[in-house]
Amino acid sequence: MCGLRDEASVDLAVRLGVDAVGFVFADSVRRISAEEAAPLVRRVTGHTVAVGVFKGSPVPEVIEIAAAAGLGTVQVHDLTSADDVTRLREAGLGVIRAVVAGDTSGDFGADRILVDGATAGAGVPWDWANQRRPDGEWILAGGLHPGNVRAAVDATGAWGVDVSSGVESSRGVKDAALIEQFVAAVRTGD
Ligand SMILES: O=C(O)c1ccccc1NCC(=O)[C@H](O)[C@H](O)COP(=O)(O)O
Repeated sequence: MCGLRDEASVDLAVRLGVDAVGFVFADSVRRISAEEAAPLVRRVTGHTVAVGVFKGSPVPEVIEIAAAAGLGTVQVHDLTSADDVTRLREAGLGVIRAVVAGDTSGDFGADRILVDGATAGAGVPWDWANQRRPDGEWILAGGLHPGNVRAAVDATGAWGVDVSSGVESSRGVKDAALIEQFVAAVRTGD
């Protein structure tokens, strides 16, 4: 679950046992600073992992912000090489490589690959059923919401899902009821 910026949403996601919550450090309506993220990251406990989300930051800046916010995992939308992944790993970070649907360049050795729509965080789905998808365990993102997530998983066989816009009442504002509905929809049929 991506783009969290308030305590109540973080606490709810943790209580519901979502696998990961994302804090956006890229240019976005959801952007927060490392200083704002740090106390939220400290609320992430148990099974849930806190993830820093980056686009447009050079690798040293990703490492610096992750350290300042207390993050152990990063999701990066513009990694250009396996060498970038190695540098992040050497800094002790778990790495999710985010790619746009149709990109066949692979995971660059990252821990996971996330396949997103053309514009991250825009709430626009891609052609899940017909577009080429990665092998192995991958994460589906882009335009998911409580009403389509189960069908999307069934159509693609995705290992995991990520959502931002689909659990918001208005752009950048998370909605508790939608978060609960999304998690329930994902778990239906598990
Ligand atoms: O959420 C953003 O605004 C964002 C901006 C720049 C880079 C990444 C961003 N979000 C990354 C995510 O993982 C989103 O959850 C993913 O793109 C899906 O978003 P949505 O289609 O809104 O569910």
